[in-house]
Amino acid sequence: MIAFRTLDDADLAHKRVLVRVDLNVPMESGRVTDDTRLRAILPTIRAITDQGGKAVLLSHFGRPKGRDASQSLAPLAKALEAQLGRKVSFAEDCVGDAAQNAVSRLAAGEVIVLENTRFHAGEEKNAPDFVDALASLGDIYVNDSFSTAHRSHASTEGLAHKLPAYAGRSMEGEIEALTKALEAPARPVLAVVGGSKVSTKLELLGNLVRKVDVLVIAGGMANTFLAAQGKKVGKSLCEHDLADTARDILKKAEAAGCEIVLPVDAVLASEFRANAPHRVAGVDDVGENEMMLDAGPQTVARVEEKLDGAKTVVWNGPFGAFEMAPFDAATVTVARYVGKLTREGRVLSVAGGGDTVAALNHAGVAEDFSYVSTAGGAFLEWLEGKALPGVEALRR
Ligand SMILES: Nc1ncnc2c1ncn2[C@@H]1O[C@H](COP(=O)(O)OP(=O)(O)O)[C@@H](O)[C@H]1O
Ligand SMILES: O=C(OP(=O)(O)O)[C@H](O)COP(=O)(O)O
Repeated sequence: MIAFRTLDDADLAHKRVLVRVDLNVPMESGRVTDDTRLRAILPTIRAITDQGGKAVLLSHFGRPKGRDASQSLAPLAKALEAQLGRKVSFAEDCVGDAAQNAVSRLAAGEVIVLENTRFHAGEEKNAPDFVDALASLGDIYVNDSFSTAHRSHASTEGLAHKLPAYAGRSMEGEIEALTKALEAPARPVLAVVGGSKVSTKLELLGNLVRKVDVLVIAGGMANTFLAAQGKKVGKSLCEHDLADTARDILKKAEAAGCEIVLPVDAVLASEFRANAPHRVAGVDDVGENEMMLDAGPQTVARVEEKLDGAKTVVWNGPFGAFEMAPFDAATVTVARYVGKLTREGRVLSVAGGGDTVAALNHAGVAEDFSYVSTAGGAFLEWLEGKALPGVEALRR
């Protein structure tokens, strides 16, 4: 039983409902390339507008340092309008006069997106004055963003202590589905952790190795481990400062009996662009100017062999820069393999993360997975057994 209030407990009519959503979706040249997170929040927005509430949507986008027009939520308000099939207005700030005026003009049943919360330093600091400024725009608070529940920010955590707080439909659904799928997973459990958010996801691997039997470290994440083992990684995405943390994780894995699988080969290029000239080489043979932009075929074969022995597969973070051909090959091949194992009833598979879901859709296999979560980092922290601040703050 989930111990928090949901929309079913809220009186929404004529209320200004501050809703934390996750509009941090994959985009290219101003266009949304994967709309999974937009579709996920439609039931909550409709529940509010159907009951005559005013939906005031809060979200971050990217990791801006201050106001940055390239990380505006304005295009997302348009994209959401198309999904929702009704007008979605936009305010050029999430606090202050621009926000106050725009919210005060809203009629019952209307929807507005406020500008990127991370344009203000108070968001990530969870600063009390910024929380108060946001809270003044709403009568009640709904958190419908499981994918940011691991962040203790003003819009994800602080507001829940200021206003009557409720879980949105997507938040409820995510926790229920993940609990059902992974509360008592069939073993062996294999986790794949890849992608590019190395600094924010690396540390949690130390706990994850106690929960899973095999950990495949992939994508940009793997490069930090390879460098920590003394390999030359050239210009690859790598957090050299985290070498000690990476070595510590390898030790913890050994102590916990968790098998670590690292890449043995990679697709290398000197330019970060689609169809850049590339070559396949072992991870000991990376040139000074080269980047590992995808896992190589030997690594993929090794991962498939490990997948054959697994009963449960959890996955966050692609194997390579999958947005650019041909560096999508490993991610697509492994995604299709997990999809096939799932269809055949050989594994239960759960994948999550903004870009991971985009990658599964790109591979055409999202439907084949047992469950696809909107969340990446939050999903991994949940799996690690950590209390998520955004969820904890909602508890009755
Ligand atoms: N070897 C690599 N070099 C550079 N970028 C990579 C590499 N592998 C994966 N990526 C990038 O990682 C990003 C996704 O990582 P992340 O944000 O952690 O995943 P998610 O959004 O699913 O949680 C993608 O944009 C992809 O291009
Ligand atoms: O995209 C997100 O997470 P994900 O990359 O783990 O899927 C969330 O919007 C959180 O973003 P953040 O990691 O910048 O706090």
